[in-house]
Amino acid sequence: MTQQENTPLLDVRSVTMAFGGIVAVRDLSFTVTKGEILALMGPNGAGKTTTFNLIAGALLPTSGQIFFDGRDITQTKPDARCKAGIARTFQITQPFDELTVVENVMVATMPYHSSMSQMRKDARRYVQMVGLAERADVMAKGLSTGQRKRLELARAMATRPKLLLMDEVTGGVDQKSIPGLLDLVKSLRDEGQTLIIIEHNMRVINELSDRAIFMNRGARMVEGTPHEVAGHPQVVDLYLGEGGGHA
Ligand SMILES: Nc1ncnc2c1ncn2[C@@H]1O[C@H](COP(=O)(O)OP(=O)(O)OP(=O)(O)O)[C@@H](O)[C@H]1O
Repeated sequence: MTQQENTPLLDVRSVTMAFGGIVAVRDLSFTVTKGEILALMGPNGAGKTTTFNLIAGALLPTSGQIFFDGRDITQTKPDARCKAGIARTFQITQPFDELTVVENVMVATMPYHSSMSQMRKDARRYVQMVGLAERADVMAKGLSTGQRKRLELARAMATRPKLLLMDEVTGGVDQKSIPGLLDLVKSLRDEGQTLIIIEHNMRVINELSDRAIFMNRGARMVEGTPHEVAGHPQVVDLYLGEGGGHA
């Protein structure tokens, strides 16, 4: 392997994020290599969303460093991180409700094209990819939760990210839409997309991820294959303690 192949795409080094007295992320270190799918797991308040905010640049860490593609991005602004190749989806989707599905995706394709027609053509390709072709010209506010999740994925993908952060892609989605969303993420994986997913659903984690990190109280508690993590006594204890509802 060359030096470049050895370099992780993302390298989070001893990152801590404190909000006053609350330490949301505590001395967290992990790496993600190109093409890998990492799942972040953990009970409510474990620090998963804060970790996404730190990677995407919505928050600057109290201490520690974050490297992306070999560059120190610890102090880099969110839009520059997006340009560098980091995109994210949110647990609660945030499309522009008064724009159509295609127009929402066009916003993300803007940096790549000089004409509206090119933007529209490119956006339609992503809309089709996520299975929303029939809803392409509908206002975003008319979409179901599952369709909004698909739109959000299309918008994130259209920025052509090197790293895609996906917050609970199946969360709040009706049961019958879940297989389609999983297939979509699997097709991204098959194309070599590097992903970090926040997920509670163990079935989804097993099907999608190569590796999982279980966080608790801001720190990494267990790391391993999804199978190893799910079977770890501390993880079993915590989930059973929560009523086992997420497993
Ligand atoms: N802006 C903030 N100000 C103060 N405290 C915060 C802030 N953001 C997060 N926290 C706290 O940090 C801790 C970690 O929260 P975080 O949202 O990262 O957890 P999570 O693992 O994503 O939880 P969930 O599964 O419920 O989304 C929680 O105690 C939360 O209340």
